[in-house]
Amino acid sequence: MPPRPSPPAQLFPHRLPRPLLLPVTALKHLREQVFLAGDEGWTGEERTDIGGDASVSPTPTYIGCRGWPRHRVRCIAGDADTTDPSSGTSTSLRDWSSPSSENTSDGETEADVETRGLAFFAEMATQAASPSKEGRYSYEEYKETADWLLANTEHRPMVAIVCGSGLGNLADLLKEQVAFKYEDIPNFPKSTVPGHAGRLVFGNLNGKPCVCMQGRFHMYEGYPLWKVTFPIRVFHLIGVQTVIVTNAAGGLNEDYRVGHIMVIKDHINFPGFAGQNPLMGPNEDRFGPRFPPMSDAYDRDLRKLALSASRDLGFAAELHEGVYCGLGGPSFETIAECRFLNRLGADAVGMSTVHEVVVARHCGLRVLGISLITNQAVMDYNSEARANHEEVLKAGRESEKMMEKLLTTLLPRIETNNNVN
Ligand SMILES: O=P(O)(O)O[C@H]1O[C@H](CO)[C@@H](O)[C@H]1O
Ligand SMILES: Nc1nc2[nH]cnc2c(=O)[nH]1
Repeated sequence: MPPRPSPPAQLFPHRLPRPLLLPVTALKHLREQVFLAGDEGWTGEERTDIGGDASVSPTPTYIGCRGWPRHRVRCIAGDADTTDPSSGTSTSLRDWSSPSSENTSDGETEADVETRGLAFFAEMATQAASPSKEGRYSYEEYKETADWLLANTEHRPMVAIVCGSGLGNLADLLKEQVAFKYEDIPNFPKSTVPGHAGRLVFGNLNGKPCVCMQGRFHMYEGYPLWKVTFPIRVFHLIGVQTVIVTNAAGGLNEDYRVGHIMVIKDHINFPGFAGQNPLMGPNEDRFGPRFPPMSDAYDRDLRKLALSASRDLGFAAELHEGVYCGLGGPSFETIAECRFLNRLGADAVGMSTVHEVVVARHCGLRVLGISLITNQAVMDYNSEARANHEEVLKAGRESEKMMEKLLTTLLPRIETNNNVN
């Protein structure tokens, strides 16, 4: 086993108080080049299936794997592993990884590989320098983003609207717009899903100061839930009181048709059953309590308001109140799963919303959830129907006007946090 030189020390100028988690996006540069060391030392095993989170230690010097589950990669402190020659000086990723990485793909030169490798390490070092603890955002980071937004716009939104798949144009309803790309906002994750533009739009909707997330984050994008829900706490810090979460969902209830609207009465947080809750980890008391109740997740007054606004608009026939089931995605459900969820009491199914709602309730925001039924869940083994994202986006566009009317009618009726018309 040839010794591996360490990446250059100057790329890791910061020392961390303790290990932290890195998002898998930090590893994307190395997808084909990462070679992992096992407990026995460097194995030269090539890994292309890296997903989930990686963690970086206080003094990361190389990537290794110590019997972690297949989807995890760990950066180990140089002095934590005897096989690491931590005094090495080479900066070449090829040298640094393993002899079998000599064959670079796609005509990449050694310099290209090295550049990508160094970009990866630089990204790691940047993240290592952040004040985040254990891979979560620190309170200061939420605050930094909130302060940045408040400094860059004079808007002071009372209501935040999260636009679901195919519903991004709802943001166009806002007047006197000030918009920011997610990539320009400190600490904000990036949108990766078609139909989720990745812009935060401030403005007034029918006189009500609002902020719209034109694109949300999902678990299936590889984001940990504390990242998926980052904007919600930022909304809280900039003074938002009410969050309207919209989504595209598959209809499980046999009465639901494409284009129908479901005001969310309650949810089933399926990933939560398996320990995937955005509030896992140390509680930040400045946001909310360790054990927040969820029996009042969807505000009763706001639901009434949405139902009465829909009736006033003549949408009663297309309107339901029901239970949303949030799954991890990205695969759509099997027939057996749809039947199972339906029997469990779910009326619609999607891959979002529940995490945002848990975090919003934790910090005391009031929540209104609105699902647009974009497809009917396949429940029949004789059906030829296949759920797909294009159909979801199309249904969103087709029902855009209806959703716009509903929000335009609804918004002015929401008064303050404790006072609904
Ligand atoms: O929940 P939103 O973001 O509206 O999108 C829904 O539509 C996408 C699948 O087509 C998934 O992302 C699902 O969650
Ligand atoms: N999980 C899931 N998400 C969706 N988003 C839109 N339609 C669906 C669906 O049928 N299932």
